[in-house]
Amino acid sequence: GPTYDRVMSTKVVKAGLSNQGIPFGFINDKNEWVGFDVDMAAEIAKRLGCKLEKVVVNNNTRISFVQTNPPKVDMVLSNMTHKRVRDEKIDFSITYFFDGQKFLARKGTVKDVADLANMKIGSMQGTTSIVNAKAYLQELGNPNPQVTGYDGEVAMFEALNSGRVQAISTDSTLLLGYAAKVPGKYELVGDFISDEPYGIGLPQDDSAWRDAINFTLQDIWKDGTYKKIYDKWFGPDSDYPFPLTSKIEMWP
Ligand SMILES: NC(=O)CC[C@H](N)C(=O)O
Repeated sequence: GPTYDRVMSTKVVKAGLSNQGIPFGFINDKNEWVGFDVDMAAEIAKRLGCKLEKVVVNNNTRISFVQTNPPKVDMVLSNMTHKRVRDEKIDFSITYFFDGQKFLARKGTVKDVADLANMKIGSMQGTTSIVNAKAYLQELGNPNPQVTGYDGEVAMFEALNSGRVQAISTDSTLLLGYAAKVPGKYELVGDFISDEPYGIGLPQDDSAWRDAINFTLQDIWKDGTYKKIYDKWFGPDSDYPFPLTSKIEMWP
């Protein structure tokens, strides 16, 4: 298809990446754009023999940037869950990361998960978190839960920090990434409320391109590179105190 042909002839691959998803794509203290998704994108580009061009996407643009004709980016790695509704608009690679959603609150403020039902909750527009959090709080017994959808991770975390909401919900890794900025202040509450398998977003109907990405992901997995990148961001020596949330054994 056209994306495969263009990437292979120009030797440039454009990747849509988040700049506020800690630790997937974010700006670190040294003002560098880093993260698990950034490393994965760089590794894929290298193996395709291409130069990587990084483009910022947010939760509201990450799908449209691969949907336009021609696409603004050739692949999107932005902690994006592979959902059927999204797959109607774009294609996805095989799953390259597994997470699930939880709630994050100030330490000691949620004694019982049921307390969440009547709290002000923050989530994000353009993500699965807004839908999942509402559904979960309804299950807990509040037919009209107060869930606000913020513009992105920074705005959502700021709402929690300033006390405008009492808890926030999204993928557990993102919650822990932000919580790590203020050690000891916040904690995850309750169990996973959803499954969030991440896929790389790709332009629709370009099977040569999708195959190239899928086989490259398998190669990255098979030779141990995936484990190295994974450990750098999520392992015991990383800057983030992650419990193993990702089902790293997902591929044989
Ligand atoms: N920032 C996010 O999008 C996290 C939520 C979830 N992974 C999603 O794709 O919607």
